[in-house]
Amino acid sequence: MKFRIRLIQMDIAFGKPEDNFKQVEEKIAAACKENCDIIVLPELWSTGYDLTRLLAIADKHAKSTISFLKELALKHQVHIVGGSIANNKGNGIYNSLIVIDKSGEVIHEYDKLHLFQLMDEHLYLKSGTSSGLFSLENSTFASMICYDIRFPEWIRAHTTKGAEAIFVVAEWPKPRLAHWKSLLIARAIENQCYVIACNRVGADPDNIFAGHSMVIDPWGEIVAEAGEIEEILSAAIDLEKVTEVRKTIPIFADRKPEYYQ
Ligand SMILES: O=C(O)CCC(=O)C(=O)O
Repeated sequence: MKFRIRLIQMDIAFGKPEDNFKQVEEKIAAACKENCDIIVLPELWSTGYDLTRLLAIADKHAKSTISFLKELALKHQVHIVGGSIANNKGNGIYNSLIVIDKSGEVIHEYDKLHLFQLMDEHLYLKSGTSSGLFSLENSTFASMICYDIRFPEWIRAHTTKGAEAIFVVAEWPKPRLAHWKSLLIARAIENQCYVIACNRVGADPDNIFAGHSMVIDPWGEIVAEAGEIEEILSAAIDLEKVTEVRKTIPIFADRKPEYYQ
């Protein structure tokens, strides 16, 4: 199965959901000028890390985000890996990734599991309990949010259940750009899967962000990589390549999980 993918590497207006909705609408329209199957947005694209104001600006039960992305998915006939948003579920605010297919259905929701203490996430957000696994056009994918890529066992829990490509949405800071690249490439090689990683650019009051959104193939080769300014990154993936690499070096058959605990 082949997919044409566009990653929306964007700056985010700090704490201004309306401005960000507007720019996402324009950027998705621009990305869809040429045929594409899947759009990917970055982490917390509607609010940024305006954590102290989240109670006021988080989307209640993701309702506005879902109706906004649904409309765009239908209009452009495209699947949307809707980055993540601050989602007020009543019992707390979650960092939720939502996937909407081109018929406008919400097919997946994943709440970030690992909260990043260095950026105070644990003080304002609740940790999720859901799986990142989802199915789209009969293919199996996984969704991850930013810090999650530092937990290889979490990603492995998804590739052992069949994930052939992993979507990573992020607000990864520039001082750790080298970690971003190395971790993404390592996750692709060790899981023999595509890694499709969409980061933001620009700055907020506390951080400068790295950009360098990337698509990496199951052999660990970089298929496409963005720079450090706003960009719509295009890449094509072919899941047949996952099958080939997994046949060449059959790590899933060779695992000895009984010794790993
Ligand atoms: O792990 C890192 O260095 C960055 C993680 C991060 O920025 C996040 O999870 O939002």
